[in-house]
Amino acid sequence: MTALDQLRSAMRRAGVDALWISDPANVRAISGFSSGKDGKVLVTAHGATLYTDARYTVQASEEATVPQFIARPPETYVHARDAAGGLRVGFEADHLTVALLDDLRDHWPDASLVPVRGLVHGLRVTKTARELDAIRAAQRIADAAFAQVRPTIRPGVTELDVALELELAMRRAGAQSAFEIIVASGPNGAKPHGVASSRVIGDDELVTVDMGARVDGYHSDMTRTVAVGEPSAELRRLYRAVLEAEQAAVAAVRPGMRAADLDRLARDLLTGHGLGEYFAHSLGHGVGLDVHEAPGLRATSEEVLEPGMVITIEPGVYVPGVGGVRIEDLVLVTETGSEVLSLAEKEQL
Ligand SMILES: CSCC[C@H](N)C(=O)N1CCC[C@H]1C(=O)N[C@@H](C)C(=O)O
Repeated sequence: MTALDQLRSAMRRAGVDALWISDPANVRAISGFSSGKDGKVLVTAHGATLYTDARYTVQASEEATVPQFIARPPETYVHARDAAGGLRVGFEADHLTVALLDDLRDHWPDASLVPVRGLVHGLRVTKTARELDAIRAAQRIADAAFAQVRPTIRPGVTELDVALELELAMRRAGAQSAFEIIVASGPNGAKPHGVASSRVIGDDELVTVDMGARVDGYHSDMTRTVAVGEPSAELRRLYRAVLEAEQAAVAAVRPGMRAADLDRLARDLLTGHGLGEYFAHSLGHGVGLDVHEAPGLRATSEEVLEPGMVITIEPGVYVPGVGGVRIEDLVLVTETGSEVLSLAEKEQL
């Protein structure tokens, strides 16, 4: 069954006759068009059209697997009215802005617009062989960049120096950076999303590096915390506790496992070390066309792991004024358990 066939089944279950796709990663997933932020797709029971503008005429004709209509709004909406008129048309409630919904209402007065969630995301949650190849390639590039740059992480260099070298290494290898690289040294380690700053890395510190590559639109995501000099006994205690939680959660990954239980396992271990209150985010998330996608590995998640999902396992502790530790692996859920895709070395402290 093609992705479009699967989507149409999901549309029927959701009670809509057509779907207006505006989330860039979903546009790409359904049409193949790689500049999803400048595209929309209308899917009906018998057709699908990619809408984009004249900057992309050639690119869209090369990439898209569905017919294209090249125009800008409002011409786009006028064209789509022929297919959408009189139908129950789903729109992506977690993406379409209120202003753009108003535009659709104005141009399709006889369509009934229905908010839907997760229809395309549901198709993206397990990866095809082709998608896995791209994610593996992205992770290989990130692993190699980390191995190349790790020796340069030492006192006197700035966080930005490290981030720049990592980005350069990934670009040279043919990938892009998956997101703004996090290099958080010393007390900055207490900021889970602390992007690289001009702070100079000092002696006896921990440095958290969270990085990923993007290949053919697919992301990787990995974190290593490294020691510079001889970090204090307390910092090493934090490190060992996070490593224990990370390794235990990775070892527990298998199909049928509830995402919420995996989060609980890591959280309970950290709580046992008196560090539960410092674990300030979820255990992990799915990775694919978006860095953060389903399944969410958090306490409130209803999701259950399935073969073909690619997830992160990334416990961390963040102690204000002291610093922090995060260790993250990229993990494929297999038929029998899991395969760790991120192979960059971890410190033993
Ligand atoms: C800017 S993309 C960040 C990538 C990173 N590996 C990551 O996913 N992080 C860093 C710390 C927490 C975690 C995150 O953002 N988790 C989200 C899903 C959450 O809401 O917990």
